[in-house]
Amino acid sequence: MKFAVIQFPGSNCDRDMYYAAQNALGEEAELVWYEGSNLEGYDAILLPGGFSYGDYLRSGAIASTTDIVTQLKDQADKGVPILGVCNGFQVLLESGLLPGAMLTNRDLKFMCHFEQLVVQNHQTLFTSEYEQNEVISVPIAHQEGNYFCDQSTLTRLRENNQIVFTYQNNPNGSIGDIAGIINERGNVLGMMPHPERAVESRLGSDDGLKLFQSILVNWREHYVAGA
Ligand SMILES: NC(=O)CC[C@H](N)C(=O)O
Repeated sequence: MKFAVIQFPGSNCDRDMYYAAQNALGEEAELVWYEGSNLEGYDAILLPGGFSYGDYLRSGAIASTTDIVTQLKDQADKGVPILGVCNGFQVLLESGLLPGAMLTNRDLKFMCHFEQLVVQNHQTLFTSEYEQNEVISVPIAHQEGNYFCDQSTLTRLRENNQIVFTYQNNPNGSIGDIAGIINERGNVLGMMPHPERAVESRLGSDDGLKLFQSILVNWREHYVAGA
């Protein structure tokens, strides 16, 4: 399996994401600079955390206007698995690949600590290795992590089972305690917590590894089996 890890100016979790795929999961990963690159031929695409374009305008806003995100939309339409973590999630929201928006944290402070998450939907290609309602420990590190959407969108997210992770103790004011959502097709996941920073117990938790393992298991089932 070959992962693309997209790098924007200001990304700072690209190496963590690369390590998670290449070293912790043991699959092939490539760092893909946002300019002059082609996203064809990758089996999954990872949008890492960080401060793309310095978070100017809004976190993820400027990155969402780049050509690589136009290509990302094409790959999403083809059903390629796409994971956006923290700044990556913000890019997915700003690009319209996921519904809703990020507001500044309720307490107006950057927060960086482990949070307990509840796996609300273990029937996705990103969460099939987890148990339903499993509680996992994954770090957060953000200023604009307060997920917001209007009531009709929230209703739709709930009805479609698109809420994948919630916070057990909501740290930032996110509506519905939402920590991660998936698109209706089920191939684009955005989440504020950092699973790539929890792939080995020496990091404080290895609960994030099962997310990458889920992507691999589903790729093997749906792509290799169908070859
Ligand atoms: N760790 C991150 O990706 C941070 C995202 C964004 N810069 C924020 O502070 O909200």
